Amino acid sequence: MVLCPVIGKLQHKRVVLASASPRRQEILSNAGLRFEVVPSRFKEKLHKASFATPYAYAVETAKQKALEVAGRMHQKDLRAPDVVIGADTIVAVGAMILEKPVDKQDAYRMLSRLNGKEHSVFTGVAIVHCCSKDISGPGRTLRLTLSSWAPRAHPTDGRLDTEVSEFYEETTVKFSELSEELLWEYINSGEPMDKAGGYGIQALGGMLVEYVHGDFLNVVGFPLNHFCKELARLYYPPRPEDLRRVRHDSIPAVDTFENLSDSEAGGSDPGQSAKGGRGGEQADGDRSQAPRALDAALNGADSRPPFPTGLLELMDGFKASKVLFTACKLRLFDVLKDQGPLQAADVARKLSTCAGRTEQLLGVCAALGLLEKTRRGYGNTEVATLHLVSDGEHSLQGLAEYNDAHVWGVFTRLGLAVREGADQTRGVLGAMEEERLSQNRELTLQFMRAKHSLSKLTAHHVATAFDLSRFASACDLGGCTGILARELAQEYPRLQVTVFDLPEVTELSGGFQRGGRQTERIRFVPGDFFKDSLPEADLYVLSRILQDWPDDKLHKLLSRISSSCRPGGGLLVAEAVAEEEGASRSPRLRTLSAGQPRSPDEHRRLLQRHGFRDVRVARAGDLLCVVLGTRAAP
Ligand SMILES: C[S@@+](CC[C@H](N)C(=O)[O-])C[C@H]1O[C@@H](n2cnc3c(N)ncnc32)[C@H](O)[C@@H]1O
Repeated sequence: MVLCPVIGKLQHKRVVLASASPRRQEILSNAGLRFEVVPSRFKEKLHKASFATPYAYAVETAKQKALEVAGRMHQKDLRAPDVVIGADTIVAVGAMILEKPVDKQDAYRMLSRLNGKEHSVFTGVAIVHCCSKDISGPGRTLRLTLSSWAPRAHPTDGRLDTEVSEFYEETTVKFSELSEELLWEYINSGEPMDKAGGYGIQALGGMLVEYVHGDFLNVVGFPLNHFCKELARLYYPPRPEDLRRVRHDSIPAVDTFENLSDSEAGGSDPGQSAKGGRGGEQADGDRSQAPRALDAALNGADSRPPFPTGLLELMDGFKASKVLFTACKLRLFDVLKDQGPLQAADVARKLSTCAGRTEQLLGVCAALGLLEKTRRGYGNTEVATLHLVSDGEHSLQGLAEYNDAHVWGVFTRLGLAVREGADQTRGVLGAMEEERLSQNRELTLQFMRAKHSLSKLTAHHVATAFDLSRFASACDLGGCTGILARELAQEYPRLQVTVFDLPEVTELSGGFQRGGRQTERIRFVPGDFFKDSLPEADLYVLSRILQDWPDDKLHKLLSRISSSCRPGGGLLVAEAVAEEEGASRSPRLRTLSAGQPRSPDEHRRLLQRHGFRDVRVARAGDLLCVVLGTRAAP
């Protein structure tokens, strides 16, 4: 890490963020920190009046949050993480502390207090270094996973040593003079509800703010700059000669950590430590020594292999998918959209599920960033509202349902497919599709919902990958619910589009139509592209079709298209490809279930072999590659 080597110091450690706040998660992951999220269960119930200052309250809350997580993880696995980070953000007007509003009236009271004035935003941060005295030895790396839901017997003599470093950051914010109407409009947007002080500066709330003095990210929820300085102070204790130059009550200058490298750190004496930044004291009050747990980490950790966080996450990846699928299937996100936030017991009642398991499911969903937990209970995060609520414009519910019901099963046969070769696997999905579609209406609808969800994400990219305005008519073969047809009609105002698909699909396509002017230029024609004559068109489109069929079927289809296409007409193919350098995980995994993926070059050759020339290739968003060829004269 060139910008900030101190973040790199945590790279080989198991770091846990004891906060469900997606904003904190984003700030830290953008800074390159790798960490797990284990939201704290510490109830924010400290007696505010017993603290001399608002920031002392924020620091103590942050510390209790982090210690609760460290203790719980240690108890569960007898191996605490190496570092737990806790944070608490509050807004203060003078000595009065404003936390998260409990309802709209409360939000109104808070925002009125802030109106036209300056206030302070404090974030208290605690960095807890843990040192498990683990009877089973340092190699034991049990993790908090779904499998640990079941009660397990643990040895009880493991001890947890913690060393806490804590600090706070203050930022001054001034609100403009705001009208009642504007305040209520903002409150009714729903944004204030889970935010300290009742506003979020990073979104709509930014419009209320006249100026900010100090660290902006501190107002968002985490003072990254001070955090890095604190890490620098802990991990790079200055050499004795530097100590003479550092004023004891000052925060290390930014370049103190920016310019440090590992070799510089190696030359320093871990037994020496600078005094803390503002509030930056260790719990034991001994400012001249690096924390004992930290000292052990500095001296011992580098000789141990890096903690394989990414690998362990991969091993648990299927559980995360199942959690998502289960929550979708239970319609959890729909219930929270309509009635949330809700406490776990209320969710269980509404879903008619087991209370204990539901609470665990909610907790994992929060850790996965699908839910947010506030004092009022669980609510959907932005991504869940956008993509996991079933009736949303951008809903991926259908895809989750289909992956759970079908793709899951296909992947259980991956070993067989790999052993027996591509020819055995290519075509599995195409054949399964035919079988499924002929089975029953509900399965067909489920299949269509999945294709519809995914196509909504990609249709625009496919329609605009090339300029198709020279074509007057198009036929989308296997066009399913007509999402791509709609996008083509929208993009090219004179284009007439035919969606050609199996009768069981076209029969149900009406339920997916949204109306609008372009619909007049779209028609659905039932038929089988292997048997029936293809509708006439200037341009044929195959989107996500070829990958599902074995070579003999694929050539049959391409040759039928080639015979129907007049010279000068076109063929547009959109497929996931996996072989490009740097292709991300998602398309690679998707093509895996479809048999052996073809590269863009293979697609080019396929089209050329079937009489198309001037074949061009383009990317369409993150997921697909699009190939366009022009039919040559026979
Ligand atoms: C993987 S989906 C692709 C859907 C859509 N083109 C997309 O990009 O999302 C395959 C489509 O081909 C259709 N299909 C499968 N066999 C077919 C056949 N023999 N004739 C016509 N359509 C067929 C399926 O009904 C389904 O809509």
